[in-house]
Amino acid sequence: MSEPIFELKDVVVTVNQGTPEEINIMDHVNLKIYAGDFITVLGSNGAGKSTLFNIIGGDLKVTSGEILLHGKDITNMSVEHRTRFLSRVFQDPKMGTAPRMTVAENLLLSKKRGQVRGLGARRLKQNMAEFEEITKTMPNGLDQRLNTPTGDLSGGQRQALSFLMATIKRPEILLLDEHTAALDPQTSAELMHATNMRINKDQLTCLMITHHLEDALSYGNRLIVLDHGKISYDVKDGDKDTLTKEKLLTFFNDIDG
Ligand SMILES: Nc1ncnc2c1ncn2[C@@H]1O[C@H](COP(=O)(O)OP(=O)(O)OP(=O)(O)O)[C@@H](O)[C@H]1O
Repeated sequence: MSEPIFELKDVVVTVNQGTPEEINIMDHVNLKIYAGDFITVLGSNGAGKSTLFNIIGGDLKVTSGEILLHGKDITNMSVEHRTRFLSRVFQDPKMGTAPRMTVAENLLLSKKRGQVRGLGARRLKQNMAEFEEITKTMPNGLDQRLNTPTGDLSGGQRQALSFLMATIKRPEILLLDEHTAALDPQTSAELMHATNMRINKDQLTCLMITHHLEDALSYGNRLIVLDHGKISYDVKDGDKDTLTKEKLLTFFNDIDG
């Protein structure tokens, strides 16, 4: 079997150390992520889903254990350095975009991330055809809003833009943190469909937190369930294909169906 591109090795995060409230909010977690994995992440409120993403993204320091990228220890790598290989889309439509800049300018900023030069009008024009093409793959008429400041977009358009910004430079790992949860059911379903198309087409490696059992079952090749800071289930490929909602519900008790 090929080597994982990213790995958590016996990772522990302890909070309130030395007090009666001391607890491991990540409790000896081992996780190997392989290129092309699309992992849906389920768990009750407080199970540790955001904690897992904060550890992968570097926002949360681990108390013990190791984090490896292509076998190399990156446990102490900063958030900023991790953005070179990792992108994250949040639930809140206000996060991640610069509100006074237009859709096209935000896309250019993401495309040129890390470069100081080349954000002028000429560069914008040069990239417009690509931006038209990729926004057409998104729902909610985002392709009609390329010159609109992002502060004037609907929540659905803004989430679609955040998704494009996160994927325009093809991250090695994409973290989707309930990115459709704040949207109405139809808009959410449309963005989820577009998300899946893009992940499959570009063969992205992705982890997606969701509270929707149907989405967790329909999308991806792998499903993990978190419980009290541990991975309680890790179901892959053929086993995931045959997993039913009824069976999944037996994995935990208090999640919304
Ligand atoms: N910095 C922190 N200090 C203390 N406790 C924390 C900290 N961060 C998270 N926790 C606790 O760790 C547990 C896991 O929280 P986390 O946010 O990862 O859960 P979650 O699965 O994302 O939940 P939700 O579905 O509600 O978003 C919770 O009990 C939370 O209160």
